[in-house]
Amino acid sequence: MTRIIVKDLAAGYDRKAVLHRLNFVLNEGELVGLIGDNGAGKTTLMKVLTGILPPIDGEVSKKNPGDKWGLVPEIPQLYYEMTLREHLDFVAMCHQMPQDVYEQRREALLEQFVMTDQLDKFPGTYSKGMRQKAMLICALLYQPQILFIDEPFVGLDPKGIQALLQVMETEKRRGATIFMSTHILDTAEKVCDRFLLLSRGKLVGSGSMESLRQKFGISEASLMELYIRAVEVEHS
Ligand SMILES: Nc1ncnc2c1ncn2[C@@H]1O[C@H](COP(=O)(O)OP(=O)(O)OP(=O)(O)O)[C@@H](O)[C@H]1O
Repeated sequence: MTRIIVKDLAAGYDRKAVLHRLNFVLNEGELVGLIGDNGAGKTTLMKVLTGILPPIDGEVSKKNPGDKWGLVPEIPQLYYEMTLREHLDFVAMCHQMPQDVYEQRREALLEQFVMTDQLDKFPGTYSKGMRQKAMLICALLYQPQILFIDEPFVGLDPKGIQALLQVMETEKRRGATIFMSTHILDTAEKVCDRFLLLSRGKLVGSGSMESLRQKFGISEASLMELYIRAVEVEHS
């Protein structure tokens, strides 16, 4: 089942487009990797899909407007006057989670991300990776149907990366749609079902590893090779 349909989308800043006529869909239960060079427009696209930035043209439609979504931004945004417990209490309250479900899920996520001992501390005392984990726990707590994650791997330690990959797999099996931007292509290649390849605000390729290999005529190519090829073809 399709969750999000993006049609002829243009978006940018001060009416100057940095994303140009994008067309794609995001389906239920799939993990889609957004790959693009610096400044390609990945964060901008995340902002448009989550309604933070209005499109200049085209549209983003959600098949089920009632779907809950979550965003983990590239730069963690936490309240420095609130402990992690207070953040999580607040998220659970906003999503009307039953207390027992909330506590059970909170404890499981804290354990998975090795953050149990940080629960009553303030994010100002956290390391960069801990802040990222706190954001992830906040977004994963209420099990959104659509999860947007902007560059999740940079800053996470190996156990954090493993925990995130495990949770993403579990959430996908539950039917969640995950849209993730990343520069860590060897990990993306292993875990994503499909990819959107973005260069200078344009989609230069999309599909599974297999379909991209077929499209660009390079069997056995890695995601990095496919991305480089897609950009060459587009800008040649
Ligand atoms: N607030 C803003 N105002 C004006 N231009 C912006 C703003 N934010 C981003 N841009 C521009 O939009 C373009 C896309 O930026 P964006 O942050 O979406 O890229 P990105 O693909 O996420 O890059 P990176 O991989 O470096 O994080 C860039 O040219 C950037 O300079």
